Amino acid sequence: MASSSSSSSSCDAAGVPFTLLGALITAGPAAWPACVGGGRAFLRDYARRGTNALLWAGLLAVTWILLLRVTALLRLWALGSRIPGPRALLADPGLAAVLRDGGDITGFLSKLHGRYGPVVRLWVGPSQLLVSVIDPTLVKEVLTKAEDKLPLTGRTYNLACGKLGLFVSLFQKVKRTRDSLKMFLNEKITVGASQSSFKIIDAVLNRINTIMSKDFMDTRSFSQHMAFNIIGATLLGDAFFEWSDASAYEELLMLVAKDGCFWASYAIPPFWRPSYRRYRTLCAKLKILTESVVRKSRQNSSLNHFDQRSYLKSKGTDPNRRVLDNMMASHCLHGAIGGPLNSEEEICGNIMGLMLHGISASANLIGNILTKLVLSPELQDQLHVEIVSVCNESSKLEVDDLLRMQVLLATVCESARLLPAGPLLQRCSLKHDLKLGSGITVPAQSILVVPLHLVQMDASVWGDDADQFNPHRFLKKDVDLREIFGAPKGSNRINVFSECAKTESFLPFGSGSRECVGQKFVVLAISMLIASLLRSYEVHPHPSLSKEMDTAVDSSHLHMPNPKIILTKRRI
Ligand code: HEM
Repeated sequence: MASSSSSSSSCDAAGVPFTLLGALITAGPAAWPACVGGGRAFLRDYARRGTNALLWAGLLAVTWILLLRVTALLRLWALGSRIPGPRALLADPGLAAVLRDGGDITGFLSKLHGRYGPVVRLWVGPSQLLVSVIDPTLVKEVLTKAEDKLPLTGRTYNLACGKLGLFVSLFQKVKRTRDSLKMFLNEKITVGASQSSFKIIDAVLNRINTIMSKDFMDTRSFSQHMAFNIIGATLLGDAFFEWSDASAYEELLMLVAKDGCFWASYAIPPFWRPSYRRYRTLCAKLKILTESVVRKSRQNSSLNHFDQRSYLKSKGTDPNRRVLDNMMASHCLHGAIGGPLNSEEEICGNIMGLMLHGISASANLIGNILTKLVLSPELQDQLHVEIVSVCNESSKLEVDDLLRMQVLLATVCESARLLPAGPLLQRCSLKHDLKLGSGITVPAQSILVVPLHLVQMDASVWGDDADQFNPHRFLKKDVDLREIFGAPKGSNRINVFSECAKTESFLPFGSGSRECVGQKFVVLAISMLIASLLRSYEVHPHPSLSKEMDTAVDSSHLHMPNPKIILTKRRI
């Protein structure tokens, strides 16, 4: 541009082409006025003009993006400030302190709800809003309307498992696999189906004898081992029990589960840090082991192919409906979640994701129940009487028997109510604002949380004994556990109470669009485990624990996260 302006005034610029195309269709530099300086000078001038144009386009694009961002931010601040909550704008100092020190988030939110009401907003940062909800009706609305999970959840699972069609942020991406998995798990608990005797539990209990050779066990590792075997055998079939690498796999899974969320919280993976690279190596090993057991289980299930076809024929099912066939008859999960659209990588990812989630959540629940049994010999006796009265000495436990063990089912539900697997249910609506019936609009991308302890121990819903362990609240006239767990398998939600507030306040497995797919299955599987265990063993506290319990005034209130226990065989 500058060079053209310095050209002599006598130069006839009109004879010089302006664009590259113009230069190509003229007769060439020979035909241009001499003052232009030939083809090279033209190209230099042309490049300068092109660069200027690109810089202007870039500047306009960046300005446009910044304008969009600023508008979105102003909108977020405007909508956010209409929701009740503390004044802090950049980041709430109280919340920052709780998050930094790993403090009591429930206690912190409880104080805020006491002050601002059932919906409270907090600023996590200048562009990140957290909204906590405790009112049962609003909780139901939020969990139904907000279909997405936080991007951090998706990143955590992706980092550990690679590509997968469950647990990722966007609901659209998980919908299909959720539906298939639901049918697969429901088939496992159908009364009268070929798999209903939970032979998995027999195999798991056989392992207890090996474990019993030790003097005592700590509840956490015992529960984790039981959960690992139940979930592993359910997802992978009999191949799981013949698998020589199972112990190594269990250890690896727990290591990967421990650090996943921490590493996923980095916006850019810190690949320069040796500890991160070590974590990635563990994930890669886990993936290789998963691939090997999936192959093994696939070989086993193709051996069972003949049985499956005759089973389907006897049910009058069209053998060409591939996905459904597999779900109904397969003994291992890849048949259900491995439809023609799923890649091998995604099937392994789904299995790893289910193992990570299912094992840690189930181990937590099994551990809580065992702790209660240790602390309350009366409850243990009551359950033993019920188990023995339902099944005669020689019979194998069936799902139908379990449905008659109302106190046992109530004990599992009450343990899940009092000690949920995590303190918060989390959701977000990534693309759309969420308009709640109460007139509140939660802007898109806000973090929505439901503090489980506050909701599940709300005295106005559960009564004055809301924070006490009382399985009998599930044995009221308006609750029929047999009907709930034995109901036709359209939905797998455990709708325990006829009273709306209680139904919406019983959320150990979440609710709405992203509720737990494994809830009915896992309550029955854990009930089966506890029934089989108590039928043959008594659970005692380790002597060191007995001393602690003797000195406590009321043992049912003791906080014992991981008591040592001893199992002694019952005399028949
Ligand atoms: C005691 C054991 C378990 C507990 C306490 C538990 C709890 C939960 C919770 C709280 C959620 C989130 C719900 C929400 O946001 O509304 C969830 C989701 C889920 N759970 Fe479980 N769960 C357990 C066992 C299992 C098992 C055994 C399986 C399957 C084998 C399973 C499969 C799933 C799936 C697929 C999801 C939803 C994932 C998604 O939508 O992306 N869970 N679970």
